Amino acid sequence: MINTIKQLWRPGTSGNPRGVRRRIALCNQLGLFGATATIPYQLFYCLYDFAVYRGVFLANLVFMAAYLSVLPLNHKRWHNTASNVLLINGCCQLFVVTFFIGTEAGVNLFYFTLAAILVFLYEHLHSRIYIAIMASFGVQYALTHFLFTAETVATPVPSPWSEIMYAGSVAGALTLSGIVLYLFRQQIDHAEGELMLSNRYLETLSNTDPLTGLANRRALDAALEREWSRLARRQQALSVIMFDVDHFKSFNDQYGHDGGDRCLQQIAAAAKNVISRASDLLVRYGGEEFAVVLPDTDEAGARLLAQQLCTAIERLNIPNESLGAGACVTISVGVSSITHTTSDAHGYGGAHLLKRADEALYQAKSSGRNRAVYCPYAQPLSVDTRIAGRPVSDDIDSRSPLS
Ligand SMILES: Nc1nc2c(ncn2[C@@H]2O[C@H](COP(=O)(O)OP(=O)(O)OP(=O)(O)O)[C@@H](O)[C@H]2O)c(=O)[nH]1
Repeated sequence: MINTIKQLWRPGTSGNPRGVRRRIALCNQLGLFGATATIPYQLFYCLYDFAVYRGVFLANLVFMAAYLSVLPLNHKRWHNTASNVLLINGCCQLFVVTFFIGTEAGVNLFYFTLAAILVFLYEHLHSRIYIAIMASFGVQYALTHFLFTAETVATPVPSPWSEIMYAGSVAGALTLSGIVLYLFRQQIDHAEGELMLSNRYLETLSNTDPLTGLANRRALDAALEREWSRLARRQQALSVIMFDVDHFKSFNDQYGHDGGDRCLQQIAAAAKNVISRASDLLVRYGGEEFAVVLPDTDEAGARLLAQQLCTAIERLNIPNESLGAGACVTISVGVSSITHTTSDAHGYGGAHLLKRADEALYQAKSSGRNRAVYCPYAQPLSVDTRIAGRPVSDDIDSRSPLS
């Protein structure tokens, strides 16, 4: 039933952008409303005294036809013409009908409301033009009110019919404005919902690495900043891991760029299985380098995860024959942690923690690869001393391949 009714205001809507479609539908709805709202008046004229009200009845027939003409006009895609017909028709009906029956029946009030709504049909309407149109309707309203007094109107509607018509006009005007406001509210809610969804989608897109589906460096920066301020508040631990695929250049040379891409995807998926806490963030830092932010994770926990990452990637058994028969893809890992007890904990920030993990990664690479190295946050930054007193093999519990 509702769908059948909706078909009535469909003419001309198809093939247009959503906003335009809504305006055309509103134009059709107002055309149908204008014609339908005139019917009770026409019935009154016919049933009460057709001979007296013939003039207004015939004039109304013309107005009804004009209202309905917006449907074929919109169907022919003459949307501006349809809107103009509505506006001019409403204007003329205000004058002509008021001339016949006076202001007692409230029709002038009714068309004034209709005019305000009609103006919405004009796209990109300049506020000055809007004010001008509404002011001209205001003038018309005043003119009809004062021009057509009981003595000047052709055939005034007698009491109590004039009061009934007045009540009907007010009710019609209020209902019409209510419906239109409701429809606009619905459209705004709908548009807001869509905007929120597309904003969320764009945000996800801007924080995601397209190759692996992991978060990207932008998300890492935000997470580090967020977790750093949380660390200061909650006085817990924060760790960062960085890892990098070993000899990836030669892997790429051997298996091509596509093979390299597939390898990165496999590594990302395996790392995702290791980094399973919802609060942890695994990101592709760039190229063949990855990073992990581990909130509420101390040194021991981070070391364990680093070890698990090495094992998980090795267990993928992705061959890298460029390094010799039977060789597999491995990673080197750098880890750094901070707890609230660490001295000058708030001196540097999350970026510094990342830097420490990167230095540890550099150390893991330079000391033979396929291993994990821990670098404390509070150590001096000098390359020579940063892992002083911590032989690489002692840093992370290593199995035999991690010498
Ligand atoms: N297939 C593929 N290759 C990439 C991508 N990003 C970076 N690379 C390649 O990764 C390689 C990284 O090489 P290097 O920085 O020399 O590092 P490496 O060969 O892994 O050497 P180590 O890190 O010292 O073990 C380069 O050849 C890059 O072209 C990517 O998205 N896809």
